[in-house]
Amino acid sequence: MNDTYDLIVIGAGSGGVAAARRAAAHGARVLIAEADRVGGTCVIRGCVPKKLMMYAAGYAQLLSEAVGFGWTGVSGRFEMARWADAKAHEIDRLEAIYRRMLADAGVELVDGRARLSGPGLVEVAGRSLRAGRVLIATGGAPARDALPGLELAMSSNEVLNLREVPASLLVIGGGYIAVEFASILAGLGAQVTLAFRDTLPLRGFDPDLRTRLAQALSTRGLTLAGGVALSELARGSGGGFELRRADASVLRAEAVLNATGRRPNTAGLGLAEAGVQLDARGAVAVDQDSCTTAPGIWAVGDVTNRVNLTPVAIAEGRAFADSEFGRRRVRVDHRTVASAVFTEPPIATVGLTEADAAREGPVDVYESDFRPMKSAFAGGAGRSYMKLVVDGLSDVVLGIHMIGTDAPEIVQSLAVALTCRATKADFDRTLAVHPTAAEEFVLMREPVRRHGTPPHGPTGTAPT
Ligand SMILES: Cc1cc2nc3c(=O)[nH]c(=O)nc-3n(C[C@H](O)[C@H](O)[C@H](O)COP(=O)(O)OP(=O)(O)OC[C@H]3O[C@@H](n4cnc5c(N)ncnc54)[C@H](O)[C@@H]3O)c2cc1C
Ligand SMILES: NC(=O)c1ccc[n+]([C@@H]2O[C@H](COP(=O)([O-])OP(=O)(O)OC[C@H]3O[C@@H](n4cnc5c(N)ncnc54)[C@H](O)[C@@H]3O)[C@@H](O)[C@H]2O)c1
Repeated sequence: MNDTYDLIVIGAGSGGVAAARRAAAHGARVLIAEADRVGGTCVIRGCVPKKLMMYAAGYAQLLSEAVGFGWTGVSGRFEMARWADAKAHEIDRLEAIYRRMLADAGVELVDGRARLSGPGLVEVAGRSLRAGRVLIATGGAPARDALPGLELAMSSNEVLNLREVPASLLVIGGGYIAVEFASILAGLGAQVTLAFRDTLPLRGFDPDLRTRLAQALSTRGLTLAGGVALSELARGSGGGFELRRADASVLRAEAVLNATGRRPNTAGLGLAEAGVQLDARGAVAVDQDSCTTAPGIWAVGDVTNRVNLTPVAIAEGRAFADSEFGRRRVRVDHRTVASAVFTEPPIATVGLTEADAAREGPVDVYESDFRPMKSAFAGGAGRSYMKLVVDGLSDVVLGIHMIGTDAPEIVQSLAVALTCRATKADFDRTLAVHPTAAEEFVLMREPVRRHGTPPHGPTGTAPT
């Protein structure tokens, strides 16, 4: 067997698979090594099973709303083991598709843990391979070192394999994974406590979204235990777990989820010996073209800890492959990446927050806060909130933020407008689709706030 390749990719997750297929499409001879299941975090233990669990949880609200719409006899009991079996079947199906896509692209797949053994040299499954280029796409894994005792807790990996809903769940952390699973497990019937250090969950998101999410989760019956540093997790004397906090308070639950962040998978890869340096946070250090500090070695996705999202890993993988094998230099713009948080209600956002935009120059802010027709009719408390952050000088829309039903779907579409540098005037001359929630984004007439003053002074009204 000829063990020399144009490209060896280590890790068959979102970034690695995208890079391997694109490089092969450009005619490269490509091998990809995977230590676990093909598809990586997103498909096997991340976005996909999480979203399937979110859909399951969403039926609780739909069933209760149905009553408000005149349905009778609507009831049910969630059997998590049935969901778990169906989810396992779906993940098997998706993994098989990923394997087939690699084979169809002509990429050789090796099941095994790979390591670098010298410049352009990779060892995997007892083979010593040589490559013109090596791509590290090994992703990340749950961090367990934020406080003592976290090794006792489940991570997102184990939560996604639960076969029963715990009666009570303590979620440690206030980021994406913490709020999503807190929201989902509460929807499935668990009594959820969310313990985090900051005063609000989701640091980095627009404060108007963070406040409304906290309110909505509290209204749904979750306990938000924020604003206190966390000291230690321990087993409770009568079973379950105890989370001790810096103010000497103790939070208790039957089950506990550690959602205190993720760490890049860099151990055992032979990186130091190969001259690949890590940054201060333990991620593979790369430049804008995903080049590491070692010639001939690139890295993409979560292992580089830039923006840890699937579409970003895919874009970085394809940009690398196009640049190195397609003779077309492509770079990923990490500044305006859209993202969603799949809570109930969900959040979605693209572009600058109001505060970040205001630091750069004059800004007009438009808002809409309303009870959506569906939830209002059914007697629900749900509200939707939308915000446009607009450049006070050029009228270009800089940020789009929403919390409310369908926010991820709505903001995905509007992200195209933001990418095209649409102005507020473009939004204003777009006719509404009625009746929808999304139409509010083209019906905001007057700014609710202005930051800074444009050179000619405030105009008073928004362009029509
Ligand atoms: C619970 C959860 C929910 C998420 N939800 C979303 C979401 O809704 N939307 C979103 O955009 N992002 C989401 N993410 C983030 C997303 O999953 C990651 O950003 C994405 O998977 C990163 O892709 P990657 O290719 O960098 O790494 P990964 O997908 O993690 O792939 C890395 C692969 O490398 C393999 N590997 C590691 N070391 C070796 C080795 N030495 N040899 C061979 N193989 C190796 C691993 O087994 C793995 O398969 C979520 C993450 C989690 C944990
Ligand atoms: N919907 C999505 O797109 C989605 C969903 C899940 C994950 N992700 C990606 O995965 C990444 C990882 O998610 P995550 O939630 O694990 O990480 P995160 O960085 O978003 O959140 C980690 C949380 O843990 C807290 N924390 C850390 N150390 C702590 C300590 N000592 N005491 C108390 N709290 C502590 C942080 O304050 C933060 O709230 C995300 O940043 C995101 O990029 C995306």
